[in-house]
Amino acid sequence: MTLDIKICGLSTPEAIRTAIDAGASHVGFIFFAKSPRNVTPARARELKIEVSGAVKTVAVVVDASDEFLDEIVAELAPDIIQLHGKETPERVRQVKARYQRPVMKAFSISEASDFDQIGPFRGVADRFLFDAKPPKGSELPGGNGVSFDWRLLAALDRDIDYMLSGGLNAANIGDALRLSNPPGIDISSGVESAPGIKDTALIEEFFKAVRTAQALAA
Ligand SMILES: O=C(O)c1ccccc1N[C@@H]1O[C@H](COP(=O)(O)O)[C@@H](O)[C@H]1O
Repeated sequence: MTLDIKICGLSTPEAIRTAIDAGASHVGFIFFAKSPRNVTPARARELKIEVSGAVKTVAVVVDASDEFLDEIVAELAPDIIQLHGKETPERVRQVKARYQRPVMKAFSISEASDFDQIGPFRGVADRFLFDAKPPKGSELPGGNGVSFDWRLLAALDRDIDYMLSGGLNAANIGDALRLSNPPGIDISSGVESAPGIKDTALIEEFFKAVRTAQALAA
């Protein structure tokens, strides 16, 4: 099985090129004003010029209005829309119908019972993203650099398609892959030198760690 690798919160051409050259399957843009990774729809359109080949673009939004999504879709034309707020199954249905694109719905996980949330979204969302619960006081629902216990994923039905995210980095990705064997992984702050500042050396180091872990598992 091919591992999908999404580098999220990209905001410079250099970081996008590095991520793609290193083997990213997905690149994510954050449209959330409180995030240090926030980009405008117009900026995302400029950055998309760097995206080549089969690499998919992902628009990450948090409880976004139709008006804002209209603008994002008009400018970026993302391949996937990631809903990272408190969107309901009905809202996921609306977004899919209005934009005719796959939706990845994010959930915060800290214990096994948190996976109960996904029930009403099965057959509605195209893919899930499992992230850690934000630390108390954080203004961000994601991008906090914190992990959850990856062993919890072992209990998931095998037909559930998801990306694992939350606090991944070059030092822990080997353990994360070994313990959960996810279909996809998603990383943001783990390849940054400061909040919102992607570090090309850390991106390359992350991919190297992924390839090392994959070789060990083969
Ligand atoms: O990264 C952000 O700032 C962000 C803001 C709002 C919603 C989601 C956001 N990021 C998502 O969270 C995951 C995990 O981030 P990290 O690796 O723990 O830093 C990230 O990959 C984004 O999909």
